[in-house]
Formats: sequence, structure tokens, C-alpha cells
Amino acid sequence: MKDYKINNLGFPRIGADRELKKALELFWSGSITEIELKSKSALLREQHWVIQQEAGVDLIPSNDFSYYDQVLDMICLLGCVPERFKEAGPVGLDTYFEMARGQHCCGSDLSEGTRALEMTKWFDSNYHYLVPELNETTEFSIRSTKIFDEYQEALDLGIKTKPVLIGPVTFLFLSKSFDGSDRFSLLEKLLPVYGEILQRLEQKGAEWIQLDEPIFSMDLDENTKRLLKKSYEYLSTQVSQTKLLVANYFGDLDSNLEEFVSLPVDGLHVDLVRGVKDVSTFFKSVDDTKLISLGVVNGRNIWKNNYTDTLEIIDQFKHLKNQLCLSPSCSLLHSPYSLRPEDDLDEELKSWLAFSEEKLQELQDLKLILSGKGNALLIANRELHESKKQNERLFNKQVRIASEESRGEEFLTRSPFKERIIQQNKSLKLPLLPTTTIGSFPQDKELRRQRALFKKGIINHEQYDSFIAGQIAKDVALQEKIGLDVLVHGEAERNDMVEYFGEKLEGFAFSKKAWVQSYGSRCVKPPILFGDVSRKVAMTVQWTQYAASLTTKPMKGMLTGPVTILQWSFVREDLSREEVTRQIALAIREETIDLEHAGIPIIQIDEPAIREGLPLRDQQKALYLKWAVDAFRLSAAGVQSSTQIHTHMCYSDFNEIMDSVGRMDADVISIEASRSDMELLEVFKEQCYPNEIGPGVYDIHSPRVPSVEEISLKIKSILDYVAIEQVWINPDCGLKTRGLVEVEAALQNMQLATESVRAGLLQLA
Ligand SMILES: Nc1nc2c(c(=O)[nH]1)N[C@@H](CNc1ccc(C(=O)N[C@@H](CCC(=O)N[C@@H](CCC(=O)N[C@@H](CCC(=O)O)C(=O)O)C(=O)O)C(=O)O)cc1)CN2
Ligand code: MET
Ligand SMILES: [Zn+2]
Repeated sequence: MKDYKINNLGFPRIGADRELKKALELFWSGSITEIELKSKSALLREQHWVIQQEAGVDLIPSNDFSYYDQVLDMICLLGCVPERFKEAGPVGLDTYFEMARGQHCCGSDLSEGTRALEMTKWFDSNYHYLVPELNETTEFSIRSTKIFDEYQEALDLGIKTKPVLIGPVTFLFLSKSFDGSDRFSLLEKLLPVYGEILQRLEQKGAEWIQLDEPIFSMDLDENTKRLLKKSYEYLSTQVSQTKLLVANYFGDLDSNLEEFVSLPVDGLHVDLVRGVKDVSTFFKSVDDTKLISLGVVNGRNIWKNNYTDTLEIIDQFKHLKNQLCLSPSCSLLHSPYSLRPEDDLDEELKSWLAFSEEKLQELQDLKLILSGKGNALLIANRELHESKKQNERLFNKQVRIASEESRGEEFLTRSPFKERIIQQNKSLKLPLLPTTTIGSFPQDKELRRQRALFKKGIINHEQYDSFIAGQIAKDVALQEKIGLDVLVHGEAERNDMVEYFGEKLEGFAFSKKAWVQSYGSRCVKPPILFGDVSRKVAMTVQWTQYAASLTTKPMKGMLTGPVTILQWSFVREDLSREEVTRQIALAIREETIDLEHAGIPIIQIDEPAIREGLPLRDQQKALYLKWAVDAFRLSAAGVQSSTQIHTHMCYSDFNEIMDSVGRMDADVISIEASRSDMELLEVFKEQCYPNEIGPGVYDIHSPRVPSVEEISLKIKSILDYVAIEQVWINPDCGLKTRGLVEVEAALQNMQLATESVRAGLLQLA
């Protein structure tokens, strides 16, 4: 009988009750010391290692913990800290957080020293990493001992771990060259430092080291393949006893399979959830001394594993002489912690789910079944999946019919943009460079407390609603005071832009504590989309109408788009993503039309996740973009030409999707632009993008308040790319993560800057 081991790629680091988030935020506000933050973090690491040990994991990861982000940790480890963060030598926690969050001064300091690193999406997930800044002269040297310290820390607890780090080629791929040089040319300088890291880990006694190279899930040119080969040929000579495991995840190997299996390393991890088509060819080419880690339990979704299907996959590897490991498909960073606190979920639904702790249990179950002793587990699991398939809760006949009947309606066009905009300008009467915000306003402790009280049933609906009404009134008054042109209601009633709609729509369930890290200390609680989606009642009309009644300025209604709801939920796997998105689009469309009927002149349908949902493989991109854009169009189809449709996307890379952005045909699109210095407007300029654009004029991810001069310069630089009639002025994204004081100051400066640019134009005229 074959002996299987259990390998884990990474464990959620935020804590069962988001302890790390809370500790970080206390530390940043000065309420706890660095020593306290460090000791709380050490406690979490210990708990996580012990849980995995008790769950029978053989290869337990270390260095999967991070105070903020694993790529930022790599920047420190490799010593490529950008020059504006002056510190030399070991990178301290202050510099570390400064790179992540920018410097915390509320002045008009324009110096480079204050700007945080750019943040962008980790492959096709909702996790954000900090982008390493490289240029031709970047030098590397070990400037953090975290990976060694954490290995030692576990060892002191009696646990021998497998340190995890991002591999050199993926690291360079994730980086950005700031002088136009080819970032991969730095590999020569980078490899010796990796070699030194591996040697130091070997000296400490590490048996295995995991190097993550998810770049293998993407289309690679011959040069990149060569660099991967070269890297591992070199790195394998840097250790003698210690074994190297290279991990691919998030997709299949496809055309990279040959290169992957022939890497001169001791172990390979494959994602067999997304890369299932690799199975049959994989074992034909791999040599039998390598350990193979089979990523069979989905680390990106929350549904209970289907053991029968999984055993079929494993079966194909059984005849190999290789040591086999059972493993999650990727790090469990993307899974919530545990199902245990979810006592509000009904038992049936709960029986369909597995979070991180349960996923480790699934690996143990599978191992037991493979050893011939788990037949009862296998039968129970099979019965569960059989009965789930037929469960009525998953189907709504009316929704299926409506979806069929709606085919083609996404093409219902209003008049062409050039004509629509004339009508809209006539009724909206906005000044040149209209100012607005992206939707959410700060949510303070008291607001969250009131929502928590309401959810616990301690205050009733009337009490909660009257609190929300008060908050909306304050937000509207603030916008009036500042003098913004298009107002929003501020989203006070929304815990999150996706979770809120999930709670209102049919077909979703929601959890109490299924938090997943999004960036730094920020987490999201993706709703669980398990059945056919439909709208029970109007979801936003009441609050939008109320806000509109408080002002004479135009009020912009605020909806979350279908692709973003899909992308940021845990989604059923028994229906295509395209079909699920269509169902959501139809539900959102009902809301769009209700808002129009309620007299709301501008409706924003946010689609920040369209870009992130783009498949990693070129071949699959066009199909995705087609149905994604169709779904967006469907969610707005049916409104009058005079109703202005806005959308919002917070990404810096539009190059690949520009045609699709055009096809969305929103009257106005607001985008995140400030961290990347407006350079992304290049593609809008090149393509002569015809509709209106609001490039964010300041970064909302940092508490820093930009000065009037700074914003004026930003506005002027926008005008280098886009005709003034097309331009809107707004921040990069929503303001819900910020404090009220800094928001008021920043928006005030934004308004003053806009007015000064307008005045300058008048003088010129
Ligand atoms: N889903 C999603 N993905 C997104 C974004 C987004 O807005 N939503 N924005 C982009 C950036 N990512 C972001 C992700 C999270 C947050 C964010 O602010 N998250 C909040 C949680 C928001 C939330 O749901 N808050 C709950 C509060 C939950 C809570 O903490 N309750 C307390 C109790 C409160 C009390 O008694 O005081 C508790 O459970 O301990 C609410 O408002 O109701 C956080 O981590 O702090 C922001 C941006 C990309 N991806
Ligand atoms: N309307 C949303 C907000 O302002 C858009 C956020 S995009 C992540 O919060
Ligand atoms: Zn945004």
C-alpha cells in the first residue's frame, strides 16, 4: 500500500478572530507597543503550527505568516527597498509599514519619502500585494532575518517546518521596473542572494524549502522558461541535504508542463483543482525520485471536497514510485479559518462547506481512505454529494426561464454616447471638471457598533435605520459643505459592497467569521452564492431616495456590478460562472431600473473586479471578457439615454482590457490612477477613448492628505491625456477605510484644486 504524506502550502495568518488585524490596527494607532504586536503575532504562529501538527500535516509551512504581505516580506529579505525609504541595514518594522502604507504625516509634504509602494492584485484573486520597485541598478542583499527566525521559533516549539518563499522568477515577474529596463535582467544579481538564503536555511537544518512559482500557470515565452530552468539548475547546487519543492498553483501547467516536471529539484506541487487536465500527461514525464504534491483540495473555494472525484484523480498517480503528498491546491491564505463559529448557518448548508481547518481534515480523511480504512467516510461523502445535487434550494425555475428569455437584451442600446451625453449635460447642468466621490464615506467605530448591535438583535430595525439615516444626512451635509458637484449617499448601511448585496439577494448565504485577507489588515467576508440568484425586494432605493431628498445637487445611486459580485463571493461550482453572472446581472438590472423610476439621474454600477477575473491564460481571456462585459451591459440595459451610467474600476492595468472597457460603454468611468502617476491614461489616450473618465486624483489607501498644489498638478497632468470636457475629478476609490478628519481635508483640497484649475482656464480664455 502506498504511503501518502500531507503537505500544506500556507495557513491563514489573520487569526480565527482576526487577532492579527486587531493587533496591527492597535499598533498603528499607538495603543500597543511593537513588543506587544510581536508577542501577539508569535502566539498566532504557534497556534497555527500546532493546529496543523495536530491535523497530521507532515510538511508544515513557516514564513507564511506576514505582518502585511508576503511580497513585501520578500522585498525585505532580498534587500531591494526603494531608495526613498532611507534606512540601510536590517529593515525595521517602521520602514516596513512605511513601504506598505506611506508616511503618516498630514501635511503638504510632496517629497518622495511619503509615497507607499503600489498595490495590485495577486494573480486572479482578491488579495493585494505590494509591488517591488526595481531598476537597472537595484542591488540585492539579505536585509531581513524573518524567514530564519520563524524557522527557529517553530523549531524551539519542537516543530520542524518547511520555510516558504516566492521563487526568483515569479518575484521578478511581480515586480515593476521603474526605469524601463528589463526586470528579468536582474536575475543574475538575484540568484546568489537566493542561494545564500537557501544555504542559511540548510545550516539551520531545514529539510524542505518551498519556492512558489505560480508563474507556471501563465503563458510563458521561451526566455522565461529558460530563466526558470537556469534558476533551479543554479539553486539546486546551493544546498546539499535540504530539498527544494517548487509549487505551481492557480492554474494548469499546460504548455509549461515539460519545463516544470524537468526542473532539477526534489519536489513539485501541482494544482489539480484548476489544473486537472495536466493529470494524464504529468506522470508520463516526471522522474520517480521527485516528491509530488497533489493539490486536490480547493484552497480558493469553500465547498466540501468530493472524495470520489478526488480519488479518481489520485488514482492516476498511484502506480508511480514517487513519494506522493496530499495537499490543498494553493495556500489556505484564500480560505476562511474554521466552520466552528458558524452556528447561524443551517445544518444542511453547513454540511456542504469546508474552511481551512476542515480542509486539513479532508486531507486526513483522504489519506485514511487511501489506506483502506476510511470506507465509511467515503460512503458518507458520496451520499452527501448525491443528495446535494438534487437539492431544491439550488434551483429556481423562474430565474432559469428569465435568464433564457433575457438573451440578447445586453445589446439593447440607448442612443450613441455622443447623443446621450448631450441630453445628460442638458439635465444635469454640471460645471467643467465635475467633482464627485466613488461612493463610500468613512465608517467609524460607532457605526460598526450599531450594526453589530442590530445583527445581534439588541437594537431593532427602527433604531438601526434611524442611526443610518443620521449618518447619511451627515455625509450629505459634508459633501454640500465641501461643494462637490455630484453627491452620493455614502453607503453607511453597507458593511461591504458585495456582502451587502449578498445579504439582500436570494441564493446567497452569509457567514459570521469567514474572513479572508484582502490587503494588510483589511479583510472581506465573501458571501456564499449557493443557489439561483434573484432579487426579493429593492435593495438601495430607499436610502438613495432619502439622500436625494436632502440636497438639490444630483444624487448618484450606487450599485455593485454582477462580475464583481461573482468575483468577490464564494461561488457554486455546479453552474457555469457565465450563467451565474447572468442571473446576478438580471437582479441588479431590476434595481437599476427602480432607481431610475425613483428619479435618480446618475447610477454607478461598480465593476472593480472585472480586470482581476481575467483568466491567466490568453486563450481563455476573450471568452471571459465577452460574457463579463455582456453581464455589465445587461445590468444597465433598459434605462433611458438621459440617465447617466457610471462605473468604477480600481486597477492600474487597463492595457489588456481596453477594448472591453470601451464595449461596456458606461457614460463615465472612474479609475484608480494616482499611485501609478497617471501613466495608465496613456492607453485611454492611444485608443481615443470617447466617453468620460474620472482618473483618481489621490490615493485613498494611505491616510496622507494631499495638498491643493499636489492635486492641481495631478489634474493638469490628466489634461495632457484626456480632453477637458471628458474629465471628472474624484478620489481613487471609496473612502470607507479612512478617517473622517482626513477625508474632509482631502476632499476639501480636491475641490479647491479643481476650482483653481477652472479659474486658471477662465483666465486663459
Ligand atoms: N469585498 C470587497 N473586496 C474588495 C474591496 C471591497 O470593498 N470589498 N475593495 C478593494 C480593496 N479591498 C478592501 C477589502 C476590505 C476592506 C475593508 O474595509 N474591510 C473591513 C471590513 C468591512 C466590514 O465588513 N465591516 C463590518 C464590521 C465587521 C466587524 O469588524 N465587526 C466587529 C464588531 C464591531 C463592534 O462591535 O465594534 C467584529 O466582528 O469584531 C461592518 O461594517 O459591519 C476591515 O477589514 O476592517 C476595504 C478594502 C478590493 N477588494
Ligand atoms: N462604491 C464603492 C466604494 O466607494 C466602490 C469601491 S471599489 C473597491 O466603496
Ligand atoms: Zn474602488
